[in-house]
Amino acid sequence: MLLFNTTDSDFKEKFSELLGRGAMDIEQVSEIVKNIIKEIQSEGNEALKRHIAKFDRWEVKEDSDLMVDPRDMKKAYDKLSSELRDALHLAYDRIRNYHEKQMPKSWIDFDKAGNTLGQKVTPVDRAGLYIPGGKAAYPSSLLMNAIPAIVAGVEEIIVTTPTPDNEINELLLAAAHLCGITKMFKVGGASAIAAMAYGTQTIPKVDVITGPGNIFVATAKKLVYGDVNIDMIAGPSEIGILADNTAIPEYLAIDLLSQAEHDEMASSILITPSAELAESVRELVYVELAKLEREMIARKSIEERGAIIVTETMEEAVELMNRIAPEHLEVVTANPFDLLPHIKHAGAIFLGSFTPEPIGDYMAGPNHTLPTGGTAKFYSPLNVENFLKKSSIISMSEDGINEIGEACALLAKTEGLTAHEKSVRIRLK
Ligand SMILES: NC(=O)c1ccc[n+]([C@@H]2O[C@H](COP(=O)([O-])OP(=O)(O)OC[C@H]3O[C@@H](n4cnc5c(N)ncnc54)[C@H](O)[C@@H]3O)[C@@H](O)[C@H]2O)c1
Ligand SMILES: N[C@H](CO)Cc1c[nH]c[nH+]1
Ligand SMILES: [Zn+2]
Repeated sequence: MLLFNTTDSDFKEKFSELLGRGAMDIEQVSEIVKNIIKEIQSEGNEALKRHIAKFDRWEVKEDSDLMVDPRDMKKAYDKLSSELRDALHLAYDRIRNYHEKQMPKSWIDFDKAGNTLGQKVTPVDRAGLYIPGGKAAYPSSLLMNAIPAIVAGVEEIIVTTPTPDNEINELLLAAAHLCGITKMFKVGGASAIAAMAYGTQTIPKVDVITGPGNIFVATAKKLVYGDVNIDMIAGPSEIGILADNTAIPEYLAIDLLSQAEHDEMASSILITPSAELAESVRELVYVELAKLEREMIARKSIEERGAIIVTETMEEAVELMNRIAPEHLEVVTANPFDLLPHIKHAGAIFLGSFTPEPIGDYMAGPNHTLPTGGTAKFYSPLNVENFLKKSSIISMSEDGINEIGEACALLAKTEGLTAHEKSVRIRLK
């Protein structure tokens, strides 16, 4: 794990290398992903079957093998232990409550001239949720993607998820049942994204694709954007931590590892003005690493993408973190809320020593599908608006058009659009 200081003579180079990593990776996988998308577009299910055999190691004999039987979802739900069922319901309820607060309303205004102006909010007809499943299954991501779509009122929700060795996770099936999902397809990676973007014989084309995934998934979403809407680029997980010397190093070490264990390409960065804290966290990261079930993945991620930066001041630390714009940002300082006004870019901000990032992954309520690779500078967390669009409502009265019609016709005339001008003028008294 890299540990460096902002006063090092080569700090600028080291920091820009850290920032550039995600972008370089996306460049490299683009070619592979472009080919996968082309094959799905031209061959549909036949290409899907080849990709599943290659990446998920099982043979799709018939098109119907691609579909999960909803009865298996119910069976899995019925078999849950009461503890697990309660945990799933607690997460569902908390996520639902949070997302219900996000629902924008349609509105209509009437003015004195009798004009009506407004905005009508409508859900998309069909949403496609990508639920990752290559290295681990993500029932929590199913809740995080399905619930905002349900709250938004989407009529048809489809799910794609990879099933390595044709094995499907029981909790994922149970979560799907809880969310009322009936259309789930066993395909992952760029193939799943292309299938939902363009449609195949079995998988319907959708209006919006949401959901997180590895670099192949994130790159595919970027490439199909425009032919279909997407939520954001939600790629390999990231954690940034801003901490001062009041932080407990054991907490920070395990929090850094919480994201490293997702993916070899995950990134974990601590920035602190305390050199002492930096040293102890680095030591503890290696101690904890050796105890993890997914040690190999986490070790690669920490060694290749983990970093601890020691700054002169906390202001400098915040400034560097804003440049990184991490997916998750923990602020573990004496008064974390004091720093909040200075934090500009992060997918989700976790404040205080009792707010570990994983509480947001499963239970807190806000969405865990978040922008990565610096895209938190312009993307927001997944939310109900990703499943909605707005139409403007305009109705002019006769008095209303007479009041503003001349000005409108003048602008149209000046643009040289005489049919526009006449369309308005013809209605004026
Ligand atoms: N940003 C977020 O909001 C968020 C949330 C949850 C998870 N995640 C991330 O989701 C990811 C899950 O990754 P995963 O791999 O476990 O599952 P995944 O479902 O994202 O990817 C598995 C699929 O990747 C494809 N693939 C694998 N190797 C390939 C190759 N060499 N060439 C082409 N395609 C290939 C295959 O189709 C495979 O089915 C992790 O990176 C995790 O950090 C991000
Ligand atoms: N931390 C992930 C988002 O980067 C979400 C997740 C799901 N399960 C565990 N973690
Ligand atoms: Zn996580």
